[in-house]
Amino acid sequence: MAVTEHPGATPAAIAAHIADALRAAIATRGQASLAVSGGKSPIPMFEALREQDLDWSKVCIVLVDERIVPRDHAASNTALVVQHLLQGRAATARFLPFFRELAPQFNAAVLDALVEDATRRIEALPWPLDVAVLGMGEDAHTASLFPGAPGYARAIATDERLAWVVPEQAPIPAPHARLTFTLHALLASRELLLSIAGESKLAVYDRASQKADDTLPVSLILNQTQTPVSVWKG
Ligand SMILES: O=C(O)[C@H](O)[C@@H](O)[C@H](O)[C@H](O)COP(=O)(O)O
Repeated sequence: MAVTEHPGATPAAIAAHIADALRAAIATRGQASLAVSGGKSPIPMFEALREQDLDWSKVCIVLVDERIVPRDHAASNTALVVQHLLQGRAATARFLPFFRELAPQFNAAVLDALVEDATRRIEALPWPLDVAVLGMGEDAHTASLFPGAPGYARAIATDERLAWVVPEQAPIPAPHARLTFTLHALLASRELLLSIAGESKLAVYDRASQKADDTLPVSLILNQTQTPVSVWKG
C-alpha cells in the first residue's frame, strides 16, 4: 500500500486534511471517528483542528495510547486532548478515554480490570476508524509500541485491539505503564497519518521506510499492504 509523503507539512495543513476526512465520513456514514496520539508534537495541530468547520457532534475521538496515570497528571494524554483538542468548535465531539479514574490502590488486579473495561469500550467503537494520527519517537516507537518493552511482542503480533505494555527503565526512554492500540487495531483504520518533524526523527523515518523490522515499530506501519499511510514531514 502506498505511503504518500507531504513534505513541508504545517499543523494547519494536517488539520485541514483530517477535517476533510471527517467531513467525508460524516457525509457517507453519518458519523466519523478519529484516533489521536499523545506527546507534545500534536498540540499545534490540535489547536488548528478544533477550529475546523464540521459537525463535531458527529465525531467520536479516542486515543491510540495512554499512559496509566491519573487524569490530572502532566503525562496524561486524556488531559492533553481535553485541554488542546476538545475546545472551540470541537467541544461537542464525543471523547472516549481508555479509563475515567484510577483506583488509588493501584495493583495488578486493578490493572487487569482497567484493561478489560477499556477493551470492551474500544471493541464497541465503529471500526474501522476513519483516521488514526500517529507520532514517532527517536527510537522509532509509535503509539506505545516500544521495542523491547514487556507486552511489545503481543502488541505487534495478536489480533486483539488493545494491549498494555510496561516500558522498562532502560534503554526505553518512556516512563509509565501504557495502554496502547495494537498494530492490528492501528491497521484497521481507513487511514494512518504519521506526523514527524526535526532532522533526527526524519533520519529515523528514512531508515524505517526501507523494510519492516520489529526493532523499529514504525517500520511495521510503513511497510505493510493493508492500510494507506500519509506521512507529514515538518
Ligand atoms: O507517548 C505517547 O503518548 C505517544 O502516542 C507517542 O507515540 C508519541 O506520539 C511519540 O512519543 C512522539 O512524542 P512527541 O510528540 O512528544 O515527540
